[in-house]
Amino acid sequence: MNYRKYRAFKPVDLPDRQWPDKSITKAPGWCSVDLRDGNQALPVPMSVEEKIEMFELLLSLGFKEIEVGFPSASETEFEFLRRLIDENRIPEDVTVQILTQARAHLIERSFEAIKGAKKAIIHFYNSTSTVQRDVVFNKSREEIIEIAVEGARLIKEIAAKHSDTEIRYEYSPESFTGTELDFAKEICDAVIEIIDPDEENKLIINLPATVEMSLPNIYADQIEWMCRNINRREHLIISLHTHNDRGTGAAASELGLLAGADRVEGTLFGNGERTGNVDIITLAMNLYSQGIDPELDFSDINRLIEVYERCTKMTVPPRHPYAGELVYTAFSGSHQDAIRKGLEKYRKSDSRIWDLPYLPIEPADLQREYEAIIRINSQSGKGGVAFVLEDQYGLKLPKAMHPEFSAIIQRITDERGDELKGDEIYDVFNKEYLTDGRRLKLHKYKINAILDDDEATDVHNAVEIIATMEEKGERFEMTGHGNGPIDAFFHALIESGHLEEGVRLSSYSEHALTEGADSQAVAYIQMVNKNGQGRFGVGVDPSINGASLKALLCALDRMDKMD
Ligand SMILES: CC(=O)SCCNC(=O)CCNC(=O)[C@H](O)C(C)(C)COP(=O)(O)OP(=O)(O)OC[C@H]1O[C@@H](n2cnc3c(N)ncnc32)[C@H](O)[C@@H]1OP(=O)(O)O
Ligand SMILES: CC(C)C(=O)C(=O)O
Repeated sequence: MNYRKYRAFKPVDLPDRQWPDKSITKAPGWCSVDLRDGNQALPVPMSVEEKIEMFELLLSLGFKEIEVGFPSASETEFEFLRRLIDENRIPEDVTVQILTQARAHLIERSFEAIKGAKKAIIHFYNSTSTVQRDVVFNKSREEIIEIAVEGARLIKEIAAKHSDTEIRYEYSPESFTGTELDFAKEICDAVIEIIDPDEENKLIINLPATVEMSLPNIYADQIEWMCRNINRREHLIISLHTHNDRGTGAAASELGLLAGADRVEGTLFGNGERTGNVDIITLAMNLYSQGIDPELDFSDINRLIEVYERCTKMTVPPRHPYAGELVYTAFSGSHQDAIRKGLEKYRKSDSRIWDLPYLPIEPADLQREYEAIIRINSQSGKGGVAFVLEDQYGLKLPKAMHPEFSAIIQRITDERGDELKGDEIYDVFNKEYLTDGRRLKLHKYKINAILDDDEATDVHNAVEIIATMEEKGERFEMTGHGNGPIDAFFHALIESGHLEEGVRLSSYSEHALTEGADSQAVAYIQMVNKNGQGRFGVGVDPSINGASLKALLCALDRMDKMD
């Protein structure tokens, strides 16, 4: 790879730069360029109907400025804008923006396209970079300024004949990032002089990273330099329009805002030329995650993805910030453990401040369900498996049981090399702990309370259990006493010779599985043999006693099968 043919971008001489000490405290003005920059980069540009659907989508997200196209470029673009106007589809508080080169016939056609619109931004541009001046235009600086000035004059002149439309202007020195700053200022100042903006009618000066050529801090320096040096800054709206050639379009826009810009142009999911425009969802959600109102609403992200993918025929990658299918999902054990603990704490806490490990925002804010957060494969740990069972099936496995069940799951995921879905995990749990087929079966049981003052027996504050059991097809009855039903059952098993010596009950927990009259209880019991090896058993039954006895038999069975 011949890196020697490339040159490093020259830094900006701005030793007293201010932007590194600034913070973003409010949303910028947003302008969607999905229907223009996004559309012009599609292999199959959107049809009029698709553009209408995208326009409606953008409105529903809250965009107040939407660049609807380059109406002088094609019939589709022209017809689309005419439909928006003629069918009264543009809300009062929304301004449509159109793009045109600073060329007379294109400007004239653009004005035909906006006829009848209540408000419009006429966005005109010409390329100003050293390379474009040299390669594309073969013109001097003065001649390039002349293109912009001529365009501005013509636009103002024609606009004067469109008194029905409230017109604002936007000028872009296209390829700004490759333009010498003094020349960018000179050409913008020349346009400013013609447009003559004031406090009420500000001119939008858009400073595009048409091609992202440098580190984002250099773009920030360029923006700060322009904000400090351009004429009549107070009558301007400084706008950013970044592309993502180096993969730092979002960073460049954010640093550009620190550097003094007021407005951002971008697209949904960063659609646009080459590597795309800056992704407005990322920028807005970055603000949101800092507790700043983004003034755009992405809460219905799944519908947004559906409409976007259908209209543009592009796909949203699974790792796309905030929106991708996998961005709230943890497969790895330590992440799952931290998320599970974080969620548990958050749900119990009175604080509504979101501060969870690995989840910068609450997935539910974008309608992402918790069940998708923790997914299980061979990289997952015990906490994740327990989370899935609790979250999807209400089974709160005791902590001491997590390693045992997770080892069973891990064996399967290792063998399969694939992900195990929630229902598959539950099937394994069911087969392992809840399916009948035990050595010892419980048919029925009776529990008798033994009163304190019962002189006839030697057992006080206790219960007696009489259970009908079955082993290898043979039924038998056993009786036992204890300080509770489980203890009594345990003793009945010992006394009837069904429990090996030295085995003890090591832990017990239970909870209701469902609520209401037909609720079920679940019990978890751990038994440990004389060598200290233990197994859990689980039982589910309408009664808590029934669940416990089943859990005990399940543990016993699993102890028998222990290798
Ligand atoms: C960075 C951006 O995304 S800018 C927006 C880009 N979007 C588009 O181009 C999509 C729509 N564009 C189009 O459909 C066409 O390019 C049109 C209709 C605008 C123009 O079409 P045409 O005039 O047929 O062809 P083309 O685009 O090749 O024009 C090139 C000519 O325009 C000149 N030109 C390019 N940009 C500008 C400008 N902003 N102002 C004045 N002249 C310009 C070029 O120097 C070239 O001139 P030449 O023919 O004398 O060498
Ligand atoms: C027209 C301009 C703003 C543009 O799309 C770009 O420079 O990328």
